[in-house]
Amino acid sequence: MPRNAPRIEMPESEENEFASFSLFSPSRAPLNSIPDPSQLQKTTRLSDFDLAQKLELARTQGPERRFEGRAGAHDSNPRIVTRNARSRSEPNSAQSTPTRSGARVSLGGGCVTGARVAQSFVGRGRIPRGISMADYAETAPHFEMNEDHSFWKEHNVQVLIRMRPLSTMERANQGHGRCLKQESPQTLVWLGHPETRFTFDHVASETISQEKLFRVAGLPMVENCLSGYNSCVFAYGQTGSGKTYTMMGEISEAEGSLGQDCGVTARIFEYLFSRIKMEEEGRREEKLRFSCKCSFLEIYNEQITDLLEPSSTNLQIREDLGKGVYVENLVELNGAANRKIAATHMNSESSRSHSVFTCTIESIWEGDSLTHSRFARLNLVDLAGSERQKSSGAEGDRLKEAANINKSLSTLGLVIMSLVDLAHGKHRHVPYRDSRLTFLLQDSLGGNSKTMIIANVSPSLCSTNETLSTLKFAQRAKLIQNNAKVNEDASGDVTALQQEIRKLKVLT
Ligand SMILES: Nc1ncnc2c1ncn2[C@@H]1O[C@H](COP(=O)(O)OP(=O)(O)OP(=O)(O)O)[C@@H](O)[C@H]1O
Repeated sequence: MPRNAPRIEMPESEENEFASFSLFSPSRAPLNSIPDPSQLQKTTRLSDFDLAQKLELARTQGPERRFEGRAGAHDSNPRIVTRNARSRSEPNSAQSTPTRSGARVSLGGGCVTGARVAQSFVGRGRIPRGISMADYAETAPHFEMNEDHSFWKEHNVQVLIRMRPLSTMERANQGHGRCLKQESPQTLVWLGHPETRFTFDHVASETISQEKLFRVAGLPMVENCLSGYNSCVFAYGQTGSGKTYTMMGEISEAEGSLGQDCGVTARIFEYLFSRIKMEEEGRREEKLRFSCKCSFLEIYNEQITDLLEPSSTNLQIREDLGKGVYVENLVELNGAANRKIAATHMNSESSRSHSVFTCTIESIWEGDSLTHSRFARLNLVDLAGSERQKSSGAEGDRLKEAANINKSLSTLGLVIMSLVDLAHGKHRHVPYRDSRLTFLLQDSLGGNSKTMIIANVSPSLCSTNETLSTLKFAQRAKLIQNNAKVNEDASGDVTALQQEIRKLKVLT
């Protein structure tokens, strides 16, 4: 919570019956429980927003690779468009550690080709026993998500799972075989061995539109910030699972509306400015005024680069009694300086770096012969790929890169576990300072801050193990919202993470 933010009484979270950390429910879901795809609902438009200020978003800058067609159009045949010839490593493959030299992982390519697919996986032990390519060969079903904004009244942490569609290449290589099956708006079955059912509050099917995702996961964050709560949205998941698509998407604007593939960030700002205008007009008598400042940085190898001023590298994090934690010399732009932000994002090494888009929202108004002020910070974080970065065989920069990614994600895991502890009145020392990412975000994690974790998963058979890891991470995060008891397993997990960090420190 920011030091000068208003204190708002939060209702006590209810004790949830989910008291076990055990992730596995071995029961096998009946395959005939897949709903009829004709349940598909049309997506809604943002027409109810009185848009005050349109974002100046770069029309020409799109993601270098994208599906043609939209997430909501599950029956369209997505094509991958390559905008430049930068070489890319194979998608979803934990076999190769991507290098910094432009080798972002492409979703498009299957991890192996044609008939060799099953053989190659088995040879590498990558398809767990029990997965059959024919098991889930249907077109993925669509489930609508509830827009229930009241959930923040009870929980400060929310977890949402988003499954991306299979790419054309993946379909070509592995048919419609998937490692995941969605059964309802809340449940997913991991089709490995043993089959495991996961339940979350929100599971976004692969057909969910960007707009719907914003309405469920982004819009409430804006409302939180306007109420003075610091808020964080994290996109977590393995390389190629859709984190950048979720956070940034394809930034475009046509006929005054954001393009359908625009991600959460642009939609958040469009909504934020419309709300600000509404508030300022509605409270004219109080002379309410807002000011927003945006910054955008990348953390790569524990070094901070200003994405708005890329020549500004190796920036330092400072702490100040008034300002809290901040990055020294970071460019802050007023209002919707989004063109630059959208354009520069494309330079970021998103698969191996964390990018943090921050907007500080301050408001001042008069009442009872006093001047009131409110402050909140909104952080939108696109994390580095969460797959275990290989350190074996790596040397020099590559080894350092792998160690830093593992460390920061592990620290984030520890932060999440500490939030579980806090929910039980216990205090766990969290090594915030071990990682620049958590150091920077510490004001926005815990306390009364609101955290939305979007765990992106791929249904591709190439990603079976990584998908399971992401679901486990999300399950752990969900413990917080459930206010569940931390049991032996959970503590054990943390110890394992700490050991990992230590090992990596020795390696580096
Ligand atoms: N829900 C979705 N609908 C349509 N296309 C998607 C979806 N999710 C991801 N994609 C496409 O999949 C590809 C990989 O996604 P993206 O780059 O967002 O992954 P990522 O998790 O950010 O990967 P990295 O960690 O390497 O940055 C992109 O071409 C993106 O447009």
